Amino acid sequence: MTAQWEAKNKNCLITGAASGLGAAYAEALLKEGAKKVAVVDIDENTGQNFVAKLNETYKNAAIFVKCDVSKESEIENCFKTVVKEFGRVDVLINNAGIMSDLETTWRLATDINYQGLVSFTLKAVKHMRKDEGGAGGVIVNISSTAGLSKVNTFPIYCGSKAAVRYFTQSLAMPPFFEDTGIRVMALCPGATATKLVENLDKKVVDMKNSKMMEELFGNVHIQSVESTVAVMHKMLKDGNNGSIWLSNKDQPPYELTSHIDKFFTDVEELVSP
Ligand SMILES: NC(=O)C1=CN([C@@H]2O[C@H](COP(=O)(O)OP(=O)(O)OC[C@H]3O[C@@H](n4cnc5c(N)ncnc54)[C@H](O)[C@@H]3O)[C@@H](O)[C@H]2O)C=CC1
Ligand SMILES: CCCCCC(=O)/C=C/[C@H]1C=CC(=O)[C@@H]1CCCCCCC(=O)O
Repeated sequence: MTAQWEAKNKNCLITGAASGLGAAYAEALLKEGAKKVAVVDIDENTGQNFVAKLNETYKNAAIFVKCDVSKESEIENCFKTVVKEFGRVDVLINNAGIMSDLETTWRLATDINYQGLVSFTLKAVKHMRKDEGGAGGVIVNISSTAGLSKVNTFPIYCGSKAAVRYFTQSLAMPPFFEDTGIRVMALCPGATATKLVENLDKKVVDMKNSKMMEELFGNVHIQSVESTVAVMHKMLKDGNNGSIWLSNKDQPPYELTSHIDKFFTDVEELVSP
């Protein structure tokens, strides 16, 4: 069903793609033959420079669209712009995300990590769905190992990433793929070497206790960006609708779907009406 998927000739939209993991997904897709990539980000300067660099190698294949994914009106304009420029969007990677569990920023962080992702997903589903004249497609939502674990110092980030995973699996339930021809999947990276993992002590709830901070962040394996790009490549190529993938500690792609489905089966027995 999905074995033939390839990046060649695909039009892609990636949020938070001016830098970090999003930029690496953009470059990898172009390298694999994607036709167009829309680099969507709040950071115009970095985004424009990155797109100029991409276009030196991949002639006019990249465009930059400024968008704050916490703002509905900007998402609407952005999606319309990309559809107008490309004609069709085949791949959406909902990657924009921040970790900021502070009293003053948690609401914004939740808007970026979850609400913005939901909004882009709904627009892409409407655009891509085969039963309403679309061409089908792939949507990858970026969760985290934080969406699979309990961490008391960044509970809001964990909650937003778990919400991404639940949203993705719920949306994907049959007959979603049969109706739409869209695969919607989630990727859960562990700590990866980007700006996001810098100064983590300033992004979490209460790290006054330096011993606790040392215990939490002291011996963490920070994996390479390339390891996560490899998992993205694998799931785009072979991942089934509704599948959940782990990219952790520089290990090869690992599919988590059966583990999570087991949890669902156990709990659903208790909660079913
Ligand atoms: N680096 C890590 O250890 C992990 C990262 N992730 C997730 O991967 C995704 C990418 O993270 P990184 O590349 O590591 O982060 P990063 O901080 O290096 O890059 C994030 C990008 O998102 C953009 N961005 C921030 N707020 C935005 C907004 N309101 N609207 C549009 N763009 C915005 C930034 O300008 C930046 O280009 C995030 O969703 C993050 O939660 C998940 C697990 C681990
Ligand atoms: C227990 C906290 C370890 C913190 C590790 C770190 O450096 C931060 C990584 C996070 C930054 C963005 C993410 O999405 C990463 C998720 C870390 C989740 C940690 C889950 C730990 C566990 O397996 O219990």
